[in-house]
Amino acid sequence: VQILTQFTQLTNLTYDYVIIGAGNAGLVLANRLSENPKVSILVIEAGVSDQGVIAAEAPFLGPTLTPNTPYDWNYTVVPQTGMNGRTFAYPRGRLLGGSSSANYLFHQYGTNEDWDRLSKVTGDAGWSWSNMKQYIQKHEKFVPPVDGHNTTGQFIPSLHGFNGVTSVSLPGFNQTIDPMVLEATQQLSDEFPFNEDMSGGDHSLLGIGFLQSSAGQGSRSSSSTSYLAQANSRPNLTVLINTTVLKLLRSPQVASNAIPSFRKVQIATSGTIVTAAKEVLLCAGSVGTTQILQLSGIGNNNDLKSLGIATVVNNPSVGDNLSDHTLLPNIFSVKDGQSFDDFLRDQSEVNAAVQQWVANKTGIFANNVVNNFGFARLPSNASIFSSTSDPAAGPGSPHWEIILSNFWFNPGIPQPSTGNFMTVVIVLISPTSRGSIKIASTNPFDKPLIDPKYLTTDFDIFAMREAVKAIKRFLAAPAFSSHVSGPFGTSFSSATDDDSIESYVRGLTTTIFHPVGTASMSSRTAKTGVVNPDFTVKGTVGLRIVDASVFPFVPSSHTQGPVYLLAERASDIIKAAG
Ligand SMILES: Cc1cc2nc3c(=O)[nH]c(=O)nc-3n(C[C@H](O)[C@H](O)[C@H](O)COP(=O)(O)OP(=O)(O)OC[C@H]3O[C@@H](n4cnc5c(N)ncnc54)[C@H](O)[C@@H]3O)c2cc1C
Repeated sequence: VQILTQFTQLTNLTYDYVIIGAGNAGLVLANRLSENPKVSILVIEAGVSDQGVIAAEAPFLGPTLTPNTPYDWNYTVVPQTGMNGRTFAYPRGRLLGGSSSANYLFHQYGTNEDWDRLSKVTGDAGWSWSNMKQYIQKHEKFVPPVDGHNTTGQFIPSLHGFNGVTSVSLPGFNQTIDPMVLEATQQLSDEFPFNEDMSGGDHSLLGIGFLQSSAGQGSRSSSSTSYLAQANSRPNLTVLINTTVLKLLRSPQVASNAIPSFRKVQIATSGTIVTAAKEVLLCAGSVGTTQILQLSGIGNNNDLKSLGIATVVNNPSVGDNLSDHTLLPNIFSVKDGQSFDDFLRDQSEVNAAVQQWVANKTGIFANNVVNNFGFARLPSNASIFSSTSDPAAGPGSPHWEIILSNFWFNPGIPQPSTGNFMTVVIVLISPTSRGSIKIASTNPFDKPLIDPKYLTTDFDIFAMREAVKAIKRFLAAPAFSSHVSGPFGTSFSSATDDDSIESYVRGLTTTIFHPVGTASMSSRTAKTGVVNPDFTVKGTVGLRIVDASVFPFVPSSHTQGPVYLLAERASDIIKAAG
């Protein structure tokens, strides 16, 4: 692989495939397509290199990469009507590996019902879990935890791949709360059973167990450190970083009624045009892909017209159907000093931990910020189901998630100067709110208008409220009694009935960064949707979209695992098309 840092280093302007975005999905395609030495590939990435960025390598430091850093696109959402008109950060990775280099390393595959639903919606049996699960073997390299502890009973080996590309591992350095959490799963086993393997697929995600992270030997395993690194010796792969794609250009038409071909890519800032002899593969993520489509005249005719953009393909589904998981960190004060809070306030201890990580990739920073998490469903007799049909992917798929952390873990909000905490994050896993992403102007460097319309349905607010009640029940388990003293902060402490919990939820919920759906996949004959089941963009030739934006429903887990499987199948489909 050749890594070029500016466009003037390009010696060639035509490649078989031009991949836009060296992110989670883009680098899977780069690796798989370059397996054929006869095929030439250019990947264009707006962001910087991930080399030497310690926060992108040491798992515990992942959350410091966003928001408001050079490694983040630094988007914000428009004021959210379901959240008291608040606006807040909407991070997206902007470096080699994309969001797989900037995320929090949680690694699962969604449920088998997620994939079977995708298969049903698209009419393509290839999306069913029975077909998709083969890609775990190609993708995953399950490795021992960094502290080498005995992991018997913490995962089920038969569900995993051991010879794939991306390292996945269990927590290495124990946290104080782990034994309490496990004891609580025994004390409250009806509502919060222990789950022996938290990867999903055919094994239920319901219950609480040990987190699996995209890390090995104490370092993050991103699409860059895994898929790109593995392709290191291939001369047919070129990656151009620090270069923003402005838009796609329609190729000159032979016949006036021909289907528009989008094999030309215009890059900043010279206006240089790169051509794909075979195909352009758009992998710029839910925000970037939507923006590039709209700037290229592929989108809602009315919206494009109002900005003075000539519509080439009128498709109102572009930018529509935005779906995401919401996050609410519930902070509990703890009695003893065993949380990480004092450690994190002590700069000399932090420096020593960084030194330890740099020297031998061990210690607190070699571990993720979380060891235990789980998923749950609302009770089947919950009152909301008299007015809303169950939005989960199926009867075995979760409605919400619980994440347990041994310190103040509140993305974007710094810890207070005093106090020791345990954070219990809840996440809405089966949201029914749908929003949109729209470009604000014809300037590719202007940020788009991102409106997820969070918490704008009865179901979403109901599920968040019930999840707050549920985690209070979990924390009331005897296992926590000597550690936890109670809710921290007035709005959480006073959230005691439906109304006060609702205002607490609307006042503090943000995102867990899983946007999908703005270039949804649908069946070839569907009236809505942006891509066909083989990723080709409806109404175009020479163009496919392969990234999180094509999921019509957000998977019932964190999204990088599903994106990896999606991109592995895309690689097979693209190779087969030749
Ligand atoms: C802060 C954060 C934490 C997360 N935590 C987790 C987690 O713990 N577990 C999990 O499973 N998921 C997590 N996610 C979500 C997960 O990482 C994403 O869903 C997934 O990586 C998206 O993959 P993608 O290929 O669609 O996009 P990305 O990986 O974001 O790739 C898109 C790439 O395209 C580039 N690009 C965009 N526009 C342009 C342009 N115009 N020109 C050139 N390049 C462009 C971007 O810079 C980026 O490199 C997190 C995400 C974030 C942001």
